[in-house]
Amino acid sequence: ETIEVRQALVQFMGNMNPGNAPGRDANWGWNSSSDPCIAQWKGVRCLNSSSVKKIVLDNFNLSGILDAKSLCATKSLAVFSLNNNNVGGNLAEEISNCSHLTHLYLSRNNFTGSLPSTLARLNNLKRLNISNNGFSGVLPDLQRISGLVTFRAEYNHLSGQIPDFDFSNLNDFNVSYNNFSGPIPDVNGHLNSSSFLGNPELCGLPLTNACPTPPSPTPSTPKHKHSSIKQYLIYSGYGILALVFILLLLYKAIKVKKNKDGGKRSSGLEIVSSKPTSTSSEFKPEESRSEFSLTSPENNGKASSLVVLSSPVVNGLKFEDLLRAPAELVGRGKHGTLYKVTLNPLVNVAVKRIKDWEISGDDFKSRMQRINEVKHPNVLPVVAYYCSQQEKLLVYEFQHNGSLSKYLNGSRNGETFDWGSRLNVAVRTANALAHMHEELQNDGISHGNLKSSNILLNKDMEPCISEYGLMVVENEDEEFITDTTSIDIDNNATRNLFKSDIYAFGLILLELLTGKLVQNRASDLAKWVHAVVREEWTAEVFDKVLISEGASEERMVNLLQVALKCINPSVDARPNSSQVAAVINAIKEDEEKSTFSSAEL
Ligand SMILES: Nc1ncnc2c1ncn2[C@@H]1O[C@H](COP(=O)(O)OP(=O)(O)OP(=O)(O)O)[C@@H](O)[C@H]1O
Repeated sequence: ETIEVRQALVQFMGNMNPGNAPGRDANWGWNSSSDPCIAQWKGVRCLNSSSVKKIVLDNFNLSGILDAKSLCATKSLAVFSLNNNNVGGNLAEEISNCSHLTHLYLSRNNFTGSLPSTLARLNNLKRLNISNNGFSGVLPDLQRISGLVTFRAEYNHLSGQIPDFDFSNLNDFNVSYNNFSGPIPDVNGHLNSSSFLGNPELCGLPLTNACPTPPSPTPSTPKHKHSSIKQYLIYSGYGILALVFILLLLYKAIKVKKNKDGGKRSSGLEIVSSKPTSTSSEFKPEESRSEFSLTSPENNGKASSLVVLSSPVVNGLKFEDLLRAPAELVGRGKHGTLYKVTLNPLVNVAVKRIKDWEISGDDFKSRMQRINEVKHPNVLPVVAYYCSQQEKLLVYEFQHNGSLSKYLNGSRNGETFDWGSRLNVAVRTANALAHMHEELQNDGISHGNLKSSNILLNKDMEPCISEYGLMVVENEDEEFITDTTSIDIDNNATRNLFKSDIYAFGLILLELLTGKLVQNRASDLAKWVHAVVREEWTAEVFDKVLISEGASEERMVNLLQVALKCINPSVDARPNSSQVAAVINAIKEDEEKSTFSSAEL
C-alpha cells in the first residue's frame, strides 16, 4: 500500500483507542513504517499482497470514534467489520468514499445520530449490519442499492417509514425494536413478522395489526368539480407545451448526432475507448496506430488493443468492427453486461463488458493469456479481449442454444431434458472443471462464478463452461464468517476459491436432478434438498419428469450424493474436482452398461 494509505489507516486506528485491544502483541502492526499487507497487520487482509481488501476488527475492545475519512483512503476496501466493540459517535458521511465496500458490519457498538444519506451511495454493498446501536432518525434511500441482500438494523432508535425495498432479494432483513411507523411495504411473502416486531406504530402485513383505512374523500360539490376541470385544462396545457419542447430538443439532438456520425453507425454498444472522453460515436479509426491498437495520452503512450486470440470466426476482427456492428443487450449480470454483436449476417459474438474489476491492464492480459493456454472442448474460449483504463471487454462466440439455466427453465421447445442428457451435462462439465482446476491450480485461477447461466449449450447441445476466471471473486457468503474471533482465513484462500467452484458445481447438479433452479439464494435449494433427504423422502427431490421417464433411481441417488458432498458447508469436507469427475464418470459408465445390457435383452 502507498504511504498515504498506511498513514491514513494508522490515523483511523489511533482514533479508536486501541491500547487495550486483546490482539495487541508484537504482531499488531498498524504503524506507518510497515506495510499492512506484507507485515500482516492484525485484522487486515489483502488481495495479492498488495491492496487492503478486508479489515475485520470484531471483539477488539475498541472505543473512540470511527474516522471514516481516514478509513476510506483505502479505496480497495471491500469488507469492514467492527462488530462488538464500544465505538461511538456518528457514522460520518465520508463512509461513502469506501465505494468498493460490499460488507459493512457495525453491530453492537455505541453509534448514535442519524445515518448519513451518503450511505445510499455505496452501491456495491451486499450486507449491511448496524444492529444494536443508538442510531436514530430516518433511513436513507437504501432501497437504491440493488444488490443488498442483508439489512439488519434491529435494536436502534430509527424512525419514519420503511422504504420500499425489493424484498425478493433482501432475504436477511430485520428492523425490529426501533420506532418505525406507518405501513410496511409489500414484502411479497418473503419475510415474517419477526423482522418488524417492537415498532408499535408499524402496521400491515406481515404484522397482525392492520393499517387504518384512509378516510374516503368527501364528495365534491359541483363548484369544486368545475374548478378542478379548469385546473385540469390549465395543467394539461402546460403538459402539452412541455412535451412539444422536449420533442424539439430530442429532434435537435438526433440531428446533431447524425451529422457527427455521418449517418454510418448503428451500434448499440457504447464502448468507452482508451481516450478519456470518446464514445463510440466519437471514435475515429484513423487515429489508431495499427489495426488493433488504440493509443491514448492517458495510457502514457501504451497501446490498449483488441487482442484477438486464435479463432477462425473472428480472425482479423478490429476494435472498430466491434464498435460499428449492431449490438443487442442480452442481459445484465452481477459482473457486467452482455451484448450480442452481429459482425456479419453469419457471425454473432457475445461481448461481455465487465463492471468494476480492479485489475491492472498487465494482470488482466496475463490472466487472459494464461486461461487461453488451457483448452478444453467443454470450456468456451475467449476469442478476443480488450482492455483500456475504462473498459474491459471479453468476446466469445455467441451460443444460439442459450444456457443450461434457460434450458432447465423450460424454454426447450417441447423437448424433454431426459436423464441421459442431464448426466451428459454433469459428466462433461465435471471433466472440464477438473481439467481447468488442475491446469490453473498454481496460478490460483478458479472459475469464480460457476452457475447454470454460465453453462452454455453449443450447436451440438454439448455443455460449455463460459466466463472461466473472468473475475477474481471470493465467495461472499462463505469467505466472511461473522464469528471472526479467528480471522486466519487467508492461508487457505486459494484452496477455498477452488472449493467454492465445487460448491457451485454441487448446486448445478441439484438443479439437474430436481429441475428446480437456484433463485435468489443458493442456500434455499440446498436447504430444501437436505430437508427432504433427511426425512427419507429422497425420491421426492427428483424432477418428476425423470421419475416418469423411468430414470434409474439408484444412479440418481448416487449423483445426489455427489451433489451433497460438494455443497458441504465445511470447505475441507468437499471433494476436489478430479474426485468429483471420477465419481460422475463411474455413474455414467454404469448407466451406459445398463443401457447396453437392456438393449441386448
Ligand atoms: N456466449 C454467449 N452466447 C449466448 N448467450 C450467452 C453467452 N454468454 C452469456 N450468455 C447469456 O447471456 C445472459 C447474460 O449473461 P451474463 O454473463 O451477463 O449474466 P449472468 O451469467 O447471469 O451474470 P454474471 O455477470 O454473474 O456472469 C445469460 O443468460 C447468459 O446465459
